[in-house]
Amino acid sequence: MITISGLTKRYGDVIAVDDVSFTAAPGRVTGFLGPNGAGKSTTLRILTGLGTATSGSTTVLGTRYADLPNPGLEIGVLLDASAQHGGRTGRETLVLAQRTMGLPAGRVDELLERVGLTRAESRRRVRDYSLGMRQRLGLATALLGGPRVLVLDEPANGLDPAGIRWMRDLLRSFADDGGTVLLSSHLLAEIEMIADDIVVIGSGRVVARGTKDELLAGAGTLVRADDAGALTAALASAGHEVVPADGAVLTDADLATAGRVLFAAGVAVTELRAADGAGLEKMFLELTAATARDDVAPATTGVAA
Ligand SMILES: Nc1ncnc2c1ncn2[C@@H]1O[C@H](COP(=O)(O)OP(=O)(O)OP(=O)(O)O)[C@@H](O)[C@H]1O
Repeated sequence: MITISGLTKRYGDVIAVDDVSFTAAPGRVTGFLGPNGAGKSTTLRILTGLGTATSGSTTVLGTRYADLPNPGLEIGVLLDASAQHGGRTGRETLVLAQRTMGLPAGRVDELLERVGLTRAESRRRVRDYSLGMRQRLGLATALLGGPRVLVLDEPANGLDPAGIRWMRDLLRSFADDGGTVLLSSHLLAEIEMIADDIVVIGSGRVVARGTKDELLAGAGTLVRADDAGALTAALASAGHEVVPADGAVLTDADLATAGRVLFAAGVAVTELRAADGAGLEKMFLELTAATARDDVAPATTGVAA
């Protein structure tokens, strides 16, 4: 279990993280989704003891990271795969981590196999690794201590589609064994593929959170009418979010609500259907772009994990 409570981080006048609260539950893969600069890395760095909060708190398995006696045994962390020492081989990297954690020898080969690095690859220097290989090595290091919690910042970066599928399967089995996974990404498609629960952050604030199914279902409704102005006005005045989409509009109202609102407003509708995955993508982009402009209030949909 990971808990983030009222977390705020300021850098001078910049509020990188603004009163962020959510939990990542055991047995679930929680995706932390937001555009560049949204505050994901800052949150994960504070969670893993690499930064300090201005206010609020974070815990791993109920304990502050700084108070964990041997953190690598509780929480596996991969924040920046390219930060690994280039002069060491992959194997040396793992052996060093194993010694630092005081683990018995023998786990290294097991982990290399688990992340799909061959013996020959493990003997090459990390500076000669592709980004995808570095991600695999970083994941091996994170898993070495047998932690029950994994925190990964953009772990799919550099992985090809087969690599992303491989990682999804690895994280799935980790969570199915009761582990907690929190991973960040700025790509909705990636999060959609891997996560059970999703927390969306924009401009330092949580703008949506819930299970993936809820958020997909909550992707809303696509509506088209000859009088697009009347359509938009009717939905907006009923308190619904309205986003233009190729001549139609996407709204966060569900199908029945949108139909009722538009019927009551006397708007002749020419198309009314549940928004598909592309709609969610569009809504994510609009939502985060709008948040970046600071002209919308943060909204919470779905349930807290
Ligand atoms: N050390 C720092 N000093 C000043 N501002 C910072 C610092 N670190 C981060 N920021 C700012 O805080 C905000 C959040 O940055 P953060 O790296 O957490 O975002 P992110 O969601 O991880 O983005 P990305 O997807 O690009 O990694 C940004 O506006 C960033 O410029």
